Amino acid sequence: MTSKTSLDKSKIKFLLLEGIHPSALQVLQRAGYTNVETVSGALDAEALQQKIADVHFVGIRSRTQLTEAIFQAAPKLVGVGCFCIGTNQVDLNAARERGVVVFNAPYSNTRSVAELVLGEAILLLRGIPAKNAAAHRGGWLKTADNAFEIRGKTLGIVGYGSIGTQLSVLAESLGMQVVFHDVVTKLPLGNARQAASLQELLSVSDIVSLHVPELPSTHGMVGAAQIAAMKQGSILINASRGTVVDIDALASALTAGQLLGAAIDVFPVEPKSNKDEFQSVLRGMDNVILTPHIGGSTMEAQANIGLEVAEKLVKYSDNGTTTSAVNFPEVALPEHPGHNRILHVHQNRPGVLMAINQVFADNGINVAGQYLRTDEKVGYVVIDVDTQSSALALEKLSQIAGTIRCRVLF
Ligand SMILES: NC(=O)C1=CN([C@@H]2O[C@H](COP(=O)(O)OP(=O)(O)OC[C@H]3O[C@@H](n4cnc5c(N)ncnc54)[C@H](O)[C@@H]3O)[C@@H](O)[C@H]2O)C=CC1
Ligand SMILES: O=C(O)C(=O)COP(=O)(O)O
Repeated sequence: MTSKTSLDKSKIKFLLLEGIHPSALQVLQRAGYTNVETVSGALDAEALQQKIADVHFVGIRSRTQLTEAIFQAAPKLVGVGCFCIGTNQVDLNAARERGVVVFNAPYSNTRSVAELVLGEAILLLRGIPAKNAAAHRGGWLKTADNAFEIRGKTLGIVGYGSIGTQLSVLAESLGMQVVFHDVVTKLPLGNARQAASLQELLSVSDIVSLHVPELPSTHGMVGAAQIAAMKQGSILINASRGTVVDIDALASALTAGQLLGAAIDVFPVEPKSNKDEFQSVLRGMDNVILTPHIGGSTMEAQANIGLEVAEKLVKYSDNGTTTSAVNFPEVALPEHPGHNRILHVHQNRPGVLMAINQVFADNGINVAGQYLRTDEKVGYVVIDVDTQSSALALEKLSQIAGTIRCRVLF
């Protein structure tokens, strides 16, 4: 049986960008998806618009911008896999309005970020970046001045989510005291405590580490005033998003000696590829660790992310399951042996569900199973029907006003 929207697995096209770990390819191939193109870097908007025209699933990391214009150029796209945590690079609403489901990997690289931050904190407290840079130039900075142990120091964690909490536990194991600030009241792990405000956290912390998502509310969250509120001789670490910190204000505070050092992994503007020049006012400051957005870039994290996200894409493609989607109603679906499965994505407005059910009543189509979830914008209905009825049902359901996308799985 065929329809205009159903495809043989080998015809479903996956495009994996940004050097996604081969574990993803293995998962896809094992599940029968052999039409997979991999690209080692990110594509600019023009190249992506061309390439995505016949793609059903695209896999990206933090560099690829999936804008409204890209979604417009991708009429066949049904799913996006962000092989990372952040989804700020994707216009999630533009995706949802087109019935494109977006998944990410919320946990797989969290440990990698937490370990990096802790390592950087130790190195900065000892002034290692500057001592190392001097030694490379033939210098010899043997001194205990401004060199400190990490035990007993206070770590201020801004954003007590998956990464912040892991960091909290690791930091306490080294004898640190942990305070955190979050917009949500959170259960403190171990002996950590939630600060009354960001201001309070800044005023008591020897090290401040940022772990908030990129949101309008976190944009410029740490500017001149917040840095001025930090303790004299303290350290700032940012491995969240480059928009969170005012880099010029940070550079001024470092030059003025108010901060002992900083470690910055993410920047307001990052090079598009490893071949482009990295530009920052922080370049040349020996007490600053500059890393090229590699907080989550470990072999372990990348291999796990490849598995995690590819499995979500396979599940969605195979049976319509949207569990843990970041922009879409979540439905966990059983297998559908002996039946064809229709996926109907529609604008969430009164009357659509009634019209859907009317199609089955009017055409004498027996419904073997029906699942529904909605959010404020879209509704997602999954209907299992007899194999011989699915073509007619697909045709009729596609005509219902408010339908965004309708397709059938075999
Ligand atoms: N440098 C790198 O390679 C990586 C960077 N990241 C970045 O780290 C961010 C955090 O990751 P997770 O901990 O997994 O996220 P998460 O979503 O588990 O935790 C974020 C926490 O920040 C809190 N938050 C949100 N807005 C806030 C505000 N205005 N003030 C205070 N707290 C606020 C949330 O309530 C939540 O508890 C990601 O969104 C991503 O941008 C993640 C992985 C790797
Ligand atoms: O997971 C995230 O949000 C990250 O920032 C990691 O991004 P990446 O996959 O290394 O481009």
